[in-house]
Amino acid sequence: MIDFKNLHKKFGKLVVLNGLDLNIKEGGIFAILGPNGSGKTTLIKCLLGMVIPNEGTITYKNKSVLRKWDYRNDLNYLPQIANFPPNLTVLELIEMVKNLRPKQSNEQDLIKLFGLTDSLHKKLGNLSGGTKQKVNIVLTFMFDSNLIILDEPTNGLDPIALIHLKELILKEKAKGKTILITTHIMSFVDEMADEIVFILDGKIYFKGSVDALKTQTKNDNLEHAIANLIAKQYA
Ligand SMILES: Nc1ncnc2c1ncn2[C@@H]1O[C@H](COP(=O)(O)OP(=O)(O)OP(=O)(O)O)[C@@H](O)[C@H]1O
Repeated sequence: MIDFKNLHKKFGKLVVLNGLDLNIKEGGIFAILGPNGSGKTTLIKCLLGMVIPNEGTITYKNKSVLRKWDYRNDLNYLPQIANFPPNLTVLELIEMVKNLRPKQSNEQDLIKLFGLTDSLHKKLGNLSGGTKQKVNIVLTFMFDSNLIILDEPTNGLDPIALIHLKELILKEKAKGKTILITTHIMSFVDEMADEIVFILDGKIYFKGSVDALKTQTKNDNLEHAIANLIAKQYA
């Protein structure tokens, strides 16, 4: 479904992606992991067309995405840091996004699910971090798309919201959607991911199931299995 080939991205002298190859098949939950600054967000932004790679190709459903925009109608994206206009209310933002996207939206159930009814008329600049993240989630899931990209979706969420988020993701997976998630929360990965994609030194260092990683590293604890993977590389 998504194919990255020989992807290179530098920011000045900093090499972030260095000939990265990755194929993501349709359907399931893929956790994009790697140390801070390893290029997870950069990879996602290349797929979104928000960062242009120096070299390499990216195809989505067998069509190149580079400098094309149509494919974006088929995806929902939750950014790591949502820079919402502080003077708009939650409702005004939802209405604005609905006006911008020519797609059927289903925000009412999500607003209820995340307990946002009482916050609809509050200005975004006055919301707590966790409440902003709930708004971010509503904006992401209110459209029906085949590809869902979540950059650190659990940021600031309380346990109840986290349970709702997990249920939401699993519901989308059950519909056959493809879900890419970056996170540093290993318990979340252990519980949710069908496959781990681990980025190190600008390349894919490991791709496989959570169980395969645990077997390969001979470690049943995912946090330790990942640490073991990195330690081996730098040994
Ligand atoms: N627009 C940019 N200009 C310059 N450097 C950038 C830019 N975007 C990212 N970088 C750098 O590229 C590297 C990779 O950043 P990226 O955000 O992709 O990492 P990440 O794996 O998502 O990190 P984290 O786990 O901390 O979120 C970092 O060193 C970052 O500072």
